[in-house]
Amino acid sequence: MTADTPSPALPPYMHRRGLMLVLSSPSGAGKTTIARRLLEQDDELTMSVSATTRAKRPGEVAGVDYHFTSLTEFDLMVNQGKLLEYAKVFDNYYGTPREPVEQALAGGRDVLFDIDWQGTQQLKEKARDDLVSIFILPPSARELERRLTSRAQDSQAEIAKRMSKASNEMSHWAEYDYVIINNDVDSSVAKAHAILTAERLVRRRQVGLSEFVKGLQAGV
Ligand SMILES: Nc1ncnc2c1ncn2[C@@H]1O[C@H](COP(=O)(O)OP(=O)(O)OP(=O)(O)O)[C@@H](O)[C@H]1O
Ligand SMILES: Nc1nc2c(ncn2[C@@H]2O[C@H](COP(=O)(O)O)[C@@H](O)[C@H]2O)c(=O)[nH]1
Repeated sequence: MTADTPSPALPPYMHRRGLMLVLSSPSGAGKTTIARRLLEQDDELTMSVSATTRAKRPGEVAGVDYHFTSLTEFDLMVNQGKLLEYAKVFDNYYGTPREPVEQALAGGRDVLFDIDWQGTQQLKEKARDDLVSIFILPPSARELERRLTSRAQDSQAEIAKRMSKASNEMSHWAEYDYVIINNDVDSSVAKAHAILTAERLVRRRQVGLSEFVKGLQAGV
């Protein structure tokens, strides 16, 4: 085949099983920043938009950053089984709506989650084979506090609360498949994307490989 001959398309029975890519970290380490950049770079990745009872921050958009709900609405979602996982984090409830995730995965798309360790444990129990988890660490405690402060979206009391919970959150780092120390954003995004690329190539995620190889063997 010459350089300008197009490669033959793969057979239609070959497709990829979607995966669930989870980012967790202490608040302020950089999950949202990394998630946004990954979504910009990768068309096959869809963000799971969580429901939360927390108040909207300045600049946040309902339905994009979160589905902002009352406690009553959140309880209803829980009771109707509409959440794949949920947890209380910093005195508010957060949860993952089930339907959009199931639809995306069924369509062969990958889903990105920005959730805490409690949610990750619940997803792991339900779908271990489809889950890839990354824990993001800040380069130092001082830098974590600086990031929370410079984000300028939470009160001093809220920042103090998040700093006081950071140690407990970080104690779960070893439950994750991968760890990235988020010093430089570009480098962290590149690392997260490399993980995603490699995990997509895991054998069990490539449906139809056996038939494909049989076809190759028959043709040689
Ligand atoms: N590598 C980095 N270097 C410097 N600043 C960063 C880096 N990564 C993120 N930031 C900044 O740190 C602040 C917190 O980041 P971000 O909101 O992404 O954290 P988060 O982990 O999603 O927090 P939360 O759990 O509270 O949602 C933001 O102002 C962001 O721009
Ligand atoms: N278990 C879940 N945790 C979630 C979900 N959505 C967000 N989060 C986590 O909450 C904290 C605080 O978020 P913030 O936006 O108020 O700063 C952070 O650790 C998120 O990862 C969810 O659906 N389930």
